[in-house]
Amino acid sequence: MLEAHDLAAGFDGRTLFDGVTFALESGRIMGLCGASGAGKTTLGRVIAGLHRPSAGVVRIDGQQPASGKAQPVQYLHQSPLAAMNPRWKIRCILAEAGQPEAGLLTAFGVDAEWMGRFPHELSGGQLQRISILRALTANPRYLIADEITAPLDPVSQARIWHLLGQIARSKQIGILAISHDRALLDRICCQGRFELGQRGLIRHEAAGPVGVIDPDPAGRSARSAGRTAVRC
Ligand SMILES: Nc1ncnc2c1ncn2[C@@H]1O[C@H](COP(=O)(O)OP(=O)(O)OP(=O)(O)O)[C@@H](O)[C@H]1O
Repeated sequence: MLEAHDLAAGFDGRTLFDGVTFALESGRIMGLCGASGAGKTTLGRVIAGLHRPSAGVVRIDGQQPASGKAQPVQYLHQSPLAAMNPRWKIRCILAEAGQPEAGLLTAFGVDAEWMGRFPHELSGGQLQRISILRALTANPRYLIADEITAPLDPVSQARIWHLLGQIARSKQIGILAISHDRALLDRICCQGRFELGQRGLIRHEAAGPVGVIDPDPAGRSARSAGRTAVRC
């Protein structure tokens, strides 16, 4: 179980959000939406240990992830090109995380010929599949998928989310899916979705197909109106 407790973060003395509390179970997909600039990416980066929160804590199975060890939460960037060394060929980029499972290479439709190409020589969808493959090769417990299919056509989008749903279940990986697209989140998120509002409050919305919302998983009252946690 990944638990975020009372997280707050911002930049240059400005708080983007506070009191962010939620729980994400292994093998489930939970959605995060919100207006542009609300802090969704920042929250995703906090959870992945890439940005220090100004308050609150992230725990996995009750423990704070140790720095310097293999990160149990992998962050997937909207633009995979921005997260890859443009001078490295795909072979080297994948090798950074280890040897990808043959089954995953097949499932993601990775062509052996791509290995000798540079990142800019793949399409957006192909490159996102490489990015996901690299993240999965690091054996994460959780993935933060930040608008990962936003620039893709509906077929590529459906293909990636279908695969991620299968992988989440088979490998028991929890996924936080960040998107502006509420319809997409409703289709893919078995653990419901929540919204990061402009004033930093979280409010729960309709759960996904199999989600059940518990407004207070920690067994205590939300600290203020409109601040609500979501859990399956
Ligand atoms: N490194 C940084 N330094 C200063 N401000 C930053 C930094 N990173 C992000 N911000 C600001 O924080 C705010 C929230 O950014 P963030 O990317 O988290 O929002 P978002 O909800 O993901 O937005 P979008 O939906 O447009 O991607 C924005 O106003 C952004 O300009």
